[in-house]
Amino acid sequence: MRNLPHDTPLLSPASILSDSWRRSQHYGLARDDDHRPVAGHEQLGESRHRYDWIARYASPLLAQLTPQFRTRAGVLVLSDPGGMVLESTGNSGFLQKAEQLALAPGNVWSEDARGTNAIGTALALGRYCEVSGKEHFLSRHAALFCAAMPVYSPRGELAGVIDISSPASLPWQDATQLLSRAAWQIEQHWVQKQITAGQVLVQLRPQGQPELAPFTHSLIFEDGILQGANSLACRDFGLQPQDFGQRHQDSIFACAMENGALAWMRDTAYQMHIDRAQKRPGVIVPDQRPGKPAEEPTALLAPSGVNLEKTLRVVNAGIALCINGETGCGKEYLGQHLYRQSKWRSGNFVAINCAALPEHLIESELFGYMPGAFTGASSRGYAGKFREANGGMLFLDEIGDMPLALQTRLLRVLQEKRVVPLGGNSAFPVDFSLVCATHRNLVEQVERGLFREDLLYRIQEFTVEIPPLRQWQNKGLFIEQLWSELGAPVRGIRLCQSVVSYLADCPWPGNVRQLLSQLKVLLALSDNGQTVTLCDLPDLPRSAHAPLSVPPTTRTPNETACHAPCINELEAIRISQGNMSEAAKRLGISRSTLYRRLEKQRA
Ligand SMILES: Nc1ncnc2c1ncn2[C@@H]1O[C@H](COP(=O)(O)OP(=O)(O)OP(=O)(O)O)[C@@H](O)[C@H]1O
Repeated sequence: MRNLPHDTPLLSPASILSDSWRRSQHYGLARDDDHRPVAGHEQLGESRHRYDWIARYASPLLAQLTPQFRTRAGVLVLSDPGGMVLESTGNSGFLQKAEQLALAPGNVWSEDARGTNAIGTALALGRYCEVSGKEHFLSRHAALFCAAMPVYSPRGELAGVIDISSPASLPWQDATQLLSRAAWQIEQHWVQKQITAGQVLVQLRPQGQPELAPFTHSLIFEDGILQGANSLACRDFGLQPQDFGQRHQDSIFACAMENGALAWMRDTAYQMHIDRAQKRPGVIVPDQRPGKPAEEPTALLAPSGVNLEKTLRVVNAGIALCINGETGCGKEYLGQHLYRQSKWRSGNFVAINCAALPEHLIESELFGYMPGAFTGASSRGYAGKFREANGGMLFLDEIGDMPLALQTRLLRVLQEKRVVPLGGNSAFPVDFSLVCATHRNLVEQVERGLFREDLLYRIQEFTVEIPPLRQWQNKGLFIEQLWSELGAPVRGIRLCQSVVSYLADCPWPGNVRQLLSQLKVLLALSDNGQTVTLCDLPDLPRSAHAPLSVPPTTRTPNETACHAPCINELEAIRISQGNMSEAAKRLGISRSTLYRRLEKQRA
C-alpha cells in the first residue's frame, strides 16, 4: 500500500494497512468470506441520480482516458461515497473479468462490506490508497491491484472515488499521477460549473513548473464569502466543510499568509487568476486582492451561426428556447451565457439532465414534496427543481430523452405555470425562462411516437441550431480565443499559424468539448515562453486527427508503401487518413521530420 507523495505522511503505509485490517475484523469480516454485496437496480439508479457529478464531470474524462486501456489490462471505476461502483470502463477483455471480480456497477466496495481495499480504504481515510494482491482483506480479491483517489465536491465533501484496477501481476505503476490528475480535472470542472452571476472564481496557477502546471487552486467567493473550492485549495488553505458560506476571503488569505501557504505559492511562482461570472478571466498581480476583475467583461466565444442578440431578446421575452446541436458543441454553455445576460439572472440557473433522471425519482425531484409525503421523505419536505428555478432559468438538457409520462406532467406545469408538490394540496405559482437542449431530431421523435407533439410546440417556440464545430466559419479565431482563455498568454505560450490551421481542419467529432480538452493537453505539455509548432502536437485521438480535407482511401498500407518514392508529404498524410506516424512510415522518415517539412512548406 502506498499513499500519495504530497499527502502528509501521518501514518506509514504499513500502519494504514494494519489499521484497515483491524477495522475489517471489527466489522465482523473473515478473510475467506464469500458474500458479494451488490446493490439492486433501483438503488443503483438512485445513487447515479444523487451523485450526478459522475455523469456530468467524470464521464467525459473517462471517455478520454479509455483509449489508454486498449492495450493494457485494467479498468477505471467510479464509486459514490458509500463505495458503490456507479461506472466502470476500460479494457474490454479485463472488463469481462472485472465483472466476475465484482467491479461492475452496483457492487459495493466500502471497507465494512469488503474489508481492506483501495476504494473502501481511500473513502475511510479520505486519501489516495493502493492495495495490491494479498493486502486485500478478502482472499478472493487477491488477484487484483487497485489504486483509488478520493474526489471532493466544491463544498469540501467526500463525493466518491476514482479507481484503477488491474491484475495484481500487472500493477498500474503510474496510477498515482493518472488518478491525481483525473481527480483534479473532475473537481476543477465541477468548481467551474458552480460559479453563478455575482460570484468570483480565484485561481492560483503554477508558473514555470511543468510538473505542477495542470494543478490549479480554485476558490469561489460571493461578496467575499467562501462558496466553493477544489480539494487542493481546501488542503493548502486548511478549509473545512463548515467554512463554506461562512468564512471571508480576508481571513482565508490572512491565515494562509500566516501558516506559509501563500509563501509556498509565491516560491513556486504562482499566478493569481480571477474570473467573475459573465467576465473573462483577468490576470492580476499576485498581491492584488480578489474581488475586482482586471479586465472589462467580454462577450462569450460565440458559436458561429448563432445570433446572440436575437436569442437574448427571445429569452428576455419569456419565450421558450430550444437549442439543438451535437454533443459538446456548447448547448449548456450558451444556455448559461444567455441566463447571465438576461433579466432572469437574479434567479437560479437550474439544469436538469432528463436522460439521467431515474423514472421513480422524477416526480419528487421536479415537483418537490411535502414533509413526510412518502417513506424516506425528508421531514423538511423539498421544493423541487421547478420551484428552485422560479424567477430564473430552467435548463432541460437532453429533453428528447424525457420519458413520455413526464412529458405530460411537464406540459401541464408549462401551461398552468403552477406546481403541486407530492402529498400537497396547494399549488405554487412558478415563472421561469425555459431553455431546452437536445442532440435529437424532435420532429422525428414525434413521428416515432416518442415525443408529444403538443409539448414540442410548447418548448420550441424559438429554435437555435449550434452547428457542429467542423462547420464553423471562424474556427481559427475561435481556437486562438480559447487558447488565450485557457491562460496561455500568461505563460507566454503561443500557437504558430500552421498549428492553428491544422487544428481548424480537424473534424472534432466531440466538438468544442474535445477541442478544449486537446488544447488543455497541449498547454500542459508546453513550456513557458514556447511557440507551439506542428512538431509539438501530441497524438490526437484518431478520429479528431484526420484533417477534413483527407478523403478516405481504399488502398492498404502495403500497396501504398510500394509507391512511397512517388508520394509527397501531403499525399502520405492523406493516404494515412491523417495518422502522422503512419504517414511518416510510408515516407521512410521520422514523425518529427515530417512535421518539420510541413512547417517549411507552410512558412
Ligand atoms: N462557445 C464556447 N466557448 C468556450 N467554451 C465552450 C463553448 N462552447 C462550449 N464550450 C465548452 O465546451 C464544453 C462542452 O460544452 P457544453 O457542455 O455546453 O456542451 P453541450 O452541447 O451541452 O454538450 P452535451 O450535449 O454533451 O451536454 C464545456 O466545457 C464548455 O465550457
